Formats: sequence, structure tokens, C-alpha cells
Amino acid sequence: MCGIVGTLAATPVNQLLYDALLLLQHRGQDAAGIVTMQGQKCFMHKARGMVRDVFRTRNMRALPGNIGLGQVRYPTAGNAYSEEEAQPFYVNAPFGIVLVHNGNLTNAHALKEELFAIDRRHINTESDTEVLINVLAHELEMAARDLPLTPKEIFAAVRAVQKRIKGSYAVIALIAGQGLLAFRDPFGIRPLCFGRSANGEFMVASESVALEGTGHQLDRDLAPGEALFIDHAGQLHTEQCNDHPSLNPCMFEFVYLARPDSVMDGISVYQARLNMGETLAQRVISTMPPNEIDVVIPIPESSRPSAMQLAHRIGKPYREGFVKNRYVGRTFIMPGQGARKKSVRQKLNAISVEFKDRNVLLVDDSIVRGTTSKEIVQMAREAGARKVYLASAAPPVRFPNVYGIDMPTAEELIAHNRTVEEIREYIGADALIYQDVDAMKRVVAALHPGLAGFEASCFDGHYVTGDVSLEDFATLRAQRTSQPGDEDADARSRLALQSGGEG
Ligand SMILES: O=P(O)(O)OC[C@H]1O[C@H](OP(=O)(O)OP(=O)(O)O)[C@H](O)[C@@H]1O
Ligand SMILES: NC(=O)CC[C@H](N)C(=O)O
Ligand SMILES: [Mg+2]
Repeated sequence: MCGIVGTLAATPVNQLLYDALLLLQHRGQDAAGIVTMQGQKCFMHKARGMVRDVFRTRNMRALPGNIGLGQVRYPTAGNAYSEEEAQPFYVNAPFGIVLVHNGNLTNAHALKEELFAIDRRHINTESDTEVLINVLAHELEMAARDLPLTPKEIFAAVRAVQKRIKGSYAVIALIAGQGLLAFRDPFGIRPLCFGRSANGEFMVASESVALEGTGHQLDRDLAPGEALFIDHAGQLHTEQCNDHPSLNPCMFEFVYLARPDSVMDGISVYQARLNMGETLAQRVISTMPPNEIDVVIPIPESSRPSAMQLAHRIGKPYREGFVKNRYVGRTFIMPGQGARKKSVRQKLNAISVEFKDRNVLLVDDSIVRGTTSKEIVQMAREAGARKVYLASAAPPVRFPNVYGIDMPTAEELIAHNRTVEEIREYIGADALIYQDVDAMKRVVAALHPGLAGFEASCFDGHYVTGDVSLEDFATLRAQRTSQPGDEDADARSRLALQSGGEG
């Protein structure tokens, strides 16, 4: 789940893109990049790091032009440590294209070979986004006749792209001298919305919060499979480019990834989290007498709405027992377990008075590798808690994710092949209560009657695109367990395949 944004305005867009990327920073902390265009020329700056560190004044000055796009990266394919895989990507032919991508292509490895053998295109990194831009470039070349490109030709190219690429993708691209293109995968797994400012400036972004925070009003989400093209005159064209679109947004966006003040596919993320708190409260009530709980304490940041609603429902006080160091980023989206583990204690500190001699119910939005919960339960005990109960607003995370959340192997998941009792023991809590998967789907779906379902594979093992092969699992797993500077991902991928594929 990276954060992507694109904009077309009547004045320079460099600051606008920077501001939008800051609003999307929670979606990717590893690298950031912006491209602007003036006439036919592209100006790019990208590097590893957070937005504030990547863009200095001199970099901002070197980004002229009234049209541009940007990305904050959370690496979920390819190599997390490679500067070259920071986005945007650029290809010079045809026309000059730059592109940003949120999601994961599950067939990137096969496409890479196909691109070389048939389309004569060389891919120089492990990034699935480099594959994607080359597929788009090839299909645009096939569809285009004369300049300027027509929306019809562009949408024909997107249609052809959608036939070749598999997995999840929300994409924004600029075609030099032509305009801004955006499209979304036919299952609507990754989010993408657009809106306008009062003076007609246009913005497309991963989350509505990026629009609102930069003075734009949300128009609507792109439909699954739909493409949008804004030509240089600012004229908006849209077209459905898929014959079988169906809306299955990623459940993990509602659980953790998105900001609570965003509205995605018509669903308020905040309301979804409140609803999860409500059903979690019912589980708590049916598991243990609420009288055994003195206080409900959220594990900051993402669990707050669910914890608040849970406390309200069981009639117990909601208190802030942990203070978050606001200068430490999100732990879960850091690459590498070492960094994640170290930063939990740097990030959260307990306020002893809220724990001393009390039975506390800690609430988190999710338990993935168990890194946070294990530390936090220990910290609650050290702060003097009598009993430490833990509740998770999401069900157990048992299956790897291939659509843009960095959990490529089952073994790293604390709930994989473990019973709830075994997980409780590992974490060291006195009781562990999980959300029910069907209840979660029901209460979030209730906020949008038009949903086909959810991409909730990490909870239920069902992969909505229906075409993820053992080889796809193995390739991703090999890539994502590679170390900095490790050139041997392909060899490991073959080994993993021989030894049985899926995590
Ligand atoms: O079981 P784990 O592997 O530890 O992963 C789950 C934890 O990671 C996330 O927090 P994070 O610190 O990333 O962000 P937040 O501040 O938005 O809650 C999430 O909210 C859980 O607390
Ligand atoms: N999480 C994402 O959207 C990542 C995009 C792309 N697969 C990358 O790893 O750079
Ligand atoms: Mg958290």
C-alpha cells in the first residue's frame, strides 16, 4: 500500500504534490518521489527516506511545471533497499511516460520474461512497477496512431494492459505532452479517488485525505477496472476498461493501512473501525465477564476508534495508557523484523498510573507478527497491571498477502499454524480475544451495499483474483526475504519453488 498522487493545475504543482505526499506518508515510509512536466520535459527527484528528508528546497525548485505525480513507497515487491526501485518510474518510448503504482503484480516474473522475449524490452530491477510501466508503454505504442493521442487510443491501451497484468494495482501515469492517466484493477483491491479544487484544479490520489488536505473536494472513487484521462486542456475522460469489474476492496485498508479520516469506496474508515469495535465488544462480553476488566487501553495509533467503541459498549472507562513518540514511524510497514522490534519500545511508553493494580484490556487493530503485542503486554506488566487481557479488532492473520501488504510468508505470521491459546501463551497475555472474520466483513460491508466482497486473503485464505499460482507465492517470498544488495532473488525463487511453493 504505497501512497500515490497526480495533479494538473493552472500553476506549478511541486508544492501541492509535496503536501499531498505528506498527507499520504502513513502509506509508505521508505522512499518518496515526484515528477513534474513542463512542455515535453520531465523533472524527477526520488530517493529513499521520508518526504521531509527526500525533498530539500533545492530539489523542490528543480520541479517546475503544472502537471505532475508522486509516490511514497512501502516496498512489497522487489527489493526494499534499492534506491532504483523508488518510484516514479520513467520510460522514454513511446512519447515519454512516468508512472507510480500502488499494489503488487502477481505475474511480474512471467511478464518480465515475456517483455524481453516478445516485446524486446529490458527490465533492469526487481520492481513489479518497472514491469508495469513497460507493459503500458508497449500497449500505448500498439494503440497509438497520430499525435495527439485520443482518449479512445489510451483506453484501448489500458484495456490491453489489464488483460496482461494480474494482481492489484492503482496507477497514475503522465504521458509527455498528452496528459494524465489513472486506472484501477478490475477487482478494486487498491484504492484510488479523484476530486477538484474550487478553481478547477484536478487531483487523483490513494486516499480522500490527500484531496481534502490540499483544498480539493472528493468527487468519487475510480470504479474497479475504470480508467481516467485528463488531457492538457483539463478535459476529463473516463471509461470502464474491463468486461467483468467487481468491487472487492482490501480489508486491511479498513483495519490498519488507511487514515481514519479517509473515505474509501464510500466507506468511512473511521466508521468501519467503530463498527469493528462494536462486534469485538460482543466477543469480549461472550468470552469473559466485563466486571473482570477495570479499564480499556488502546495500543496507539490505529486501534483507537475500535477501542473507544468497545469500551463504550462494555461500559468500562477508556484511558490512554501508552504515549506514542510522534517522531517514530509506523512499525508494521518498516522493512525487516529487527527494525520493527526495536522501534516498539522507542515508540510507545506506558503511563504507570493507568496500569497499577488494575485488570487492563489492551486493544489493538491487528496482531500480525506479534511484535507489538508481545512487547506491550510485557510493558503493561512492568507498569504494575494485575491482569493483562488483549483484544484484536481484526481476526487472526494466518495467510500471506500478495496484493501489496508486506506479509509474503505464512511462517512470519504469529497466527499461522497456532491456536488462539498458543498465540496467547506466546504473547504472554492472561486472555486473548480475536474479532470474528464473518462479523468483521458484515459490519464493514453494511457501510456500502454495492460491494461484491472484500480482498481479505490474509484472514480467510481466499485470493480474490483467483489466479495466484504457487510460483507467484514463491517468487514474492524469495524477493522479500532477500537482504540489501542481494542479487540472487531469482535463484532463491527457483529453490523455493522446488521445495513446495506457498509459504
Ligand atoms: O503484530 P505486529 O507485527 O506488531 O503488527 C501489528 C501492529 O503494527 C501496527 O502498528 P504500527 O506501529 O505499524 O502503526 P500505528 O501507529 O498506526 O498503530 C498495527 O497497528 C499493530 O499495532
Ligand atoms: N505497496 C505498494 O503499493 C508497493 C508498490 C510496488 N509493488 C513496490 O514494491 O514498489
Ligand atoms: Mg499499531
